[in-house]
Amino acid sequence: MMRGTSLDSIPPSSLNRTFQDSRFIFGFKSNSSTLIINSSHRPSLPCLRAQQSDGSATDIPPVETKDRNLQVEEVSSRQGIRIRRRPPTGPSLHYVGPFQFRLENEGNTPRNILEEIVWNKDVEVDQMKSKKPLYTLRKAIDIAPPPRDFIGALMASYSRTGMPALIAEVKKASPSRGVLRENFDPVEIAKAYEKGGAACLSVLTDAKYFQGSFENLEAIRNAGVTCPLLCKEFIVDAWQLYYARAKGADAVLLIASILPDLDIKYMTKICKMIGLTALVEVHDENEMDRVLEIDGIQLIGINNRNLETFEVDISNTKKLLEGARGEKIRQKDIVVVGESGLFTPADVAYVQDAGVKAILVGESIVKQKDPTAGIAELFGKDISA
Ligand SMILES: O=C(O)c1ccccc1NCC(=O)[C@H](O)[C@H](O)COP(=O)(O)O
Repeated sequence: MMRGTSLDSIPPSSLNRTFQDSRFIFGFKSNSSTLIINSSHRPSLPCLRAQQSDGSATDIPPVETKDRNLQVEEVSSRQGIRIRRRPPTGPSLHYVGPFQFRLENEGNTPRNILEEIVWNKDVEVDQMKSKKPLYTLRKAIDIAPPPRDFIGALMASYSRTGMPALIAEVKKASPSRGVLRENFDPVEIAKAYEKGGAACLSVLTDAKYFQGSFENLEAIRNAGVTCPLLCKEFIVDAWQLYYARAKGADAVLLIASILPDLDIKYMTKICKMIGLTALVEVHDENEMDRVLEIDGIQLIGINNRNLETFEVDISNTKKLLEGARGEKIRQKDIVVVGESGLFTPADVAYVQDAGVKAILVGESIVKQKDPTAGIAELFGKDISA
């Protein structure tokens, strides 16, 4: 094993997935060496090569996929992460009858909707990666529209209105609520949000569960909307960060319940490198504590929705900002976003009192016939001027 690097210091997302694309080479720095995860020697198993600070390199014997998966699960469970990653053996991608499926996949099916989304995303991303390898994305990033200051836009709005800045969500449907808006024109909705005083926009890009798309993100960016754009995705692989930036995103969502600490750390660094803002989302105390231990995080979202059960409770924002946690957040000058389940001026005032400087809102405004008026209704006043 190489000096200064253990499997614990390899981002689990790399261990698990970056090998799938034979042209991928990722570098990850540990204290005394640079770990280059290089799958170009594949076909069968990845080769890990540790490059020492003196320039020499050592090969690490490949780890069997099954063992590697166990190691990833072990790291995750030590951090209290309940969402498991897709096992290499299943579930089957084509339809098999329910009985046969259960028979063959005992213990091998997703336990809740978030796990199901993540397992599907693993497959989807692997397929996308083979069509658009990282080196093509690096070139696309060079010619993509330049990133805009997401946190700057939030803070400017907060100072201007004295109310939480709005990240307005362009969302057609969701697993918990079904279709929210039949007549869905993403560009029209984005423009209506901007007119109503939104500071930033969140654009769902997942097709299977939210009926979103990267085409929507690109179309909004190309339509001249000036609000910075959050790519609302289920990021499971660093490749997606490059893809989001290439498609014009200014920010991405990193969900702590599906990403181990090292992935969050590693992805946050990549975001900085390519000009993306990372909105790191937490739902409970354990996730908040984990994220507060990671250096360099500037923006945290508290989701009031439990993504495993769909339960929504806005007092979750207050709970996670109380006491020592709130103090630490203020000391670190982290901007907090209250997410989900906000419908009325009283809801907005409640999370503002709890300490948020921004809110992320979908359902209550996207369902309105006129989303511009929906924003004024949500805040109890016109926040556009
Ligand atoms: O909303 C869902 O059903 C959902 C299910 C699984 C994963 C994520 C999900 N939603 C993401 C969000 O939390 C919301 O889109 C966002 O915070 C806005 O919430 P809302 O204002 O309640 O629409």
